[in-house]
Amino acid sequence: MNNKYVVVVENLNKTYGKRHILKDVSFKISHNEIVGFIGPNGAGKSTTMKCLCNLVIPDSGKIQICDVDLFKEKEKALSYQASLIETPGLYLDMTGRKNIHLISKMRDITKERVKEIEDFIGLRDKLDIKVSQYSMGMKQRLGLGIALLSKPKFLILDEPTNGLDPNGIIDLRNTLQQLIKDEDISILFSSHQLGEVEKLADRIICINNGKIIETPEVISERFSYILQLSDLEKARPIIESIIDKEKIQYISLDNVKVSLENQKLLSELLSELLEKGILILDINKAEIDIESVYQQVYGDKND
Ligand SMILES: Nc1ncnc2c1ncn2[C@@H]1O[C@H](COP(=O)(O)OP(=O)(O)OP(=O)(O)O)[C@@H](O)[C@H]1O
Repeated sequence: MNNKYVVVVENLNKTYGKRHILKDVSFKISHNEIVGFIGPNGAGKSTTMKCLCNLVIPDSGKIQICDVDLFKEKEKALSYQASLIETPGLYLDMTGRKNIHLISKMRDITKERVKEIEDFIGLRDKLDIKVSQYSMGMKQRLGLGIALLSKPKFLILDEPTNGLDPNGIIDLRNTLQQLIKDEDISILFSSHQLGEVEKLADRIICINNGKIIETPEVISERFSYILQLSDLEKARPIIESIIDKEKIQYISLDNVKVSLENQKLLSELLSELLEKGILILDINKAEIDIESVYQQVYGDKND
C-alpha cells in the first residue's frame, strides 16, 4: 500500500428523493487510528458508513479502501474491510463457538485464525452456551470476533456502545486498543454520545446535517497534559519538533501544557524527552468536560 491513509472518502453526496442527506462528505483515516464519528440523530453517520460498506450507493463521490476504489473494484476494496452495522447478525439458538465455526467455513478461514479469534474475544467457556443467553456486551464481542475473522485492515462499527453499561464501554475500549496493537487495523465507529467517544477515540470527525464540520477546538484539544520537566529549556526544541507551537503553553520555568491531536503523540513526546535525558517530574491530564460542549458544537450549526 502506497498511501498512508487506509481510507479516503471524497465528496460523497447522497439524496433520498428531494432530501440531500450527505453533502460533500470527505475525510481520511490513517493507519492504526481509532476514529470516532459523531453527530446528532439523523446527521448522516449511518448513511456514510453504509456507503463505506457498499450497502448504500452514493450519487457521487469517491471511496478508497487501502488504495482500492470501492466503485471500480468493489470485491477487492471490500476484502480489506469488515463492519458491524446495527446489532450483530448472530444465530441466537446456536452457541458462540458454533456461530464462529459456521461463518469460518463459509469464508474459508484457517483453523489457526479461528483459534486466534476465540482467544481474542475472551468469552472462554461462555463460547459453549447459546447466544440467546448472552448479554449485549458478549454479543458485541462475538460479533466483533466474527467481523475480524478475515483479517480486515479497516473496521466499521456503527454505534458499538449502544446497550453497553459503563463497564462494557471500558471493556470495549480495551478490546479495540488491544486490536490496534495486535492487528494492523484502523477503526471508524459512530456514536452520538460525545462522552463515550471521548473514552474510545484517538481522533474525532463531526458531522451535522449531512456535512462534515470542523472539529471544535475543545474536542480536538481534549488530550491536554501539563508536564513538569527537569530541564524545560533543553526540552523546548524537542517539544516544538513534535507539537505545533500554538498547541504549546509554557506555564512556568518547569511546567508546560501541551494539547495533542491524539494520545499517541504523548508517548512519542515522552520517549523523545527521556531519550534526551530530560526527566518527567510530574504529568497531569487537563480535564475537559466534553458532554457540556455538546450544545456548543451542534446547537447553532443547522443550516
Ligand atoms: N433509506 C432511507 N430513505 C429515506 N431517508 C433515509 C433513509 N436512510 C436514512 N434516511 C434519512 O437520512 C438522514 C440521515 O440518517 P442516518 O441514519 O445516516 O443518520 P445518523 O446520523 O446515523 O442518525 P442516528 O444517530 O439517529 O442513527 C435521516 O434524516 C434519515 O431519516
